[in-house]
Amino acid sequence: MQSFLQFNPTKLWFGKGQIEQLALELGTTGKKVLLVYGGGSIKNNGVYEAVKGQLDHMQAEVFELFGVEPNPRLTTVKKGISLCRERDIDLILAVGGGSVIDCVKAISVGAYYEGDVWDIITRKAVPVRALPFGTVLTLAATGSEMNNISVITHWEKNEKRGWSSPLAYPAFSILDPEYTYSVPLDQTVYGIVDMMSHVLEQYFHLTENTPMMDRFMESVLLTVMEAAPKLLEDLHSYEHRATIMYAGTTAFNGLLSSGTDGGDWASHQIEHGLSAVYDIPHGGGLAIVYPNWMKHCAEDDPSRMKKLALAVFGVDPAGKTDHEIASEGIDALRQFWNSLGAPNCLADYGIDDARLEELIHKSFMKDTVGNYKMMTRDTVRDILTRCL
Ligand SMILES: NC(=O)c1ccc[n+]([C@@H]2O[C@H](COP(=O)([O-])OP(=O)(O)OC[C@H]3O[C@@H](n4cnc5c(N)ncnc54)[C@H](O)[C@@H]3O)[C@@H](O)[C@H]2O)c1
Repeated sequence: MQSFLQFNPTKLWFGKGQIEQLALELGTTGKKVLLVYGGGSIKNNGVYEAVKGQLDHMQAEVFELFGVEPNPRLTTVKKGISLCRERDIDLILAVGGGSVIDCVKAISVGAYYEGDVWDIITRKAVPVRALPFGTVLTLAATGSEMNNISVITHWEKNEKRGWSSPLAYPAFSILDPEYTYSVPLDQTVYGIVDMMSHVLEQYFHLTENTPMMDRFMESVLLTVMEAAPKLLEDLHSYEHRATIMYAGTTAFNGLLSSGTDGGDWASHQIEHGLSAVYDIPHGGGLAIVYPNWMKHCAEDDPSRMKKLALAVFGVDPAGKTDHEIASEGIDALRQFWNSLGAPNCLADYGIDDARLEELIHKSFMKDTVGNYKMMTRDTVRDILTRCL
């Protein structure tokens, strides 16, 4: 195990009716709040009224930025920055899924940055000050509600870039599982794939002697795999929405990578290239890329895939080679995702190899891709070709 600092400043309010804590989090009356949300689902499921009720109770002066895109765009971030400056905003409130939260993170640091906020997103500039922000989560998937990461798309350049900063943790996040009842089946599935992928990215690390972390991760995967099919049978089950919601947060709030090298993350970079070019849902892209990344890596060294196959997928090792055990585990992961309705290959999105070289190029937005296995353009080409 490596030495580590465990630090997460986000205050998490979890459970039914926790929206009442919003007034407490606002602290003083009369604050100027920028309320940020997406396509308007919060206006149909009662979340908007609940949030507005709290803001009105605290006599907040509310300004709105709505229409944040899934895969949020730089242009929307810039609109938010202008609003914060023009209106002298005290606090930003993100109400939505990962896209809205990520957008707010970029607005929060961009509001105090003199230059182009894309400099921060592309890691050319380091933010030194940020507007405080909180979140009301409406979709279980990314963990953005309790981490300091944000992913923003520059649509004109077809670039989707992840960035992070110690300033980008939400001050508070309110998680009411009932707020996720209205998430449609397909988005629920994408969220489940996304949170499982986050665990897997961290599972494939190179650090020795990490039994606590490995079992934490196996536990999150087993819990999600137990709850997910039941949830899909009943999208209004509080019990299963709650389990999945907390799993999504735990999957990517720093806990699982404590003491490890942080894991691999090549599949995420490859997927960011895919959704930057084709604007497909992040979870859908991961369902296609992840098993193919695993198959590719298992050819060199199947040890970690074998461990996963035995601990999580219950593969019977009798009479099998390590490669066979690993391969059965990877097939079981793919089958599990497909059984939920996640896509299997790029053809499911009508994507062929016409822009393959561009996708490879877009995967290398950072200097290095991967850690468990360092990727080259040829290895990414092999993985993407398997995805077709
Ligand atoms: N910051 C991170 O740590 C992190 C991690 C992984 C992915 N991401 C990024 O987050 C984005 C994806 O976020 P996401 O998966 O949370 O999805 P999302 O926020 O893009 O939302 C997906 C869709 O669901 C709708 N929706 C949200 N809540 C709803 C509700 N309660 N009822 C009905 N519809 C609802 C949204 O309007 C949207 O159309 C991608 O850009 C991805 O790259 C960020």
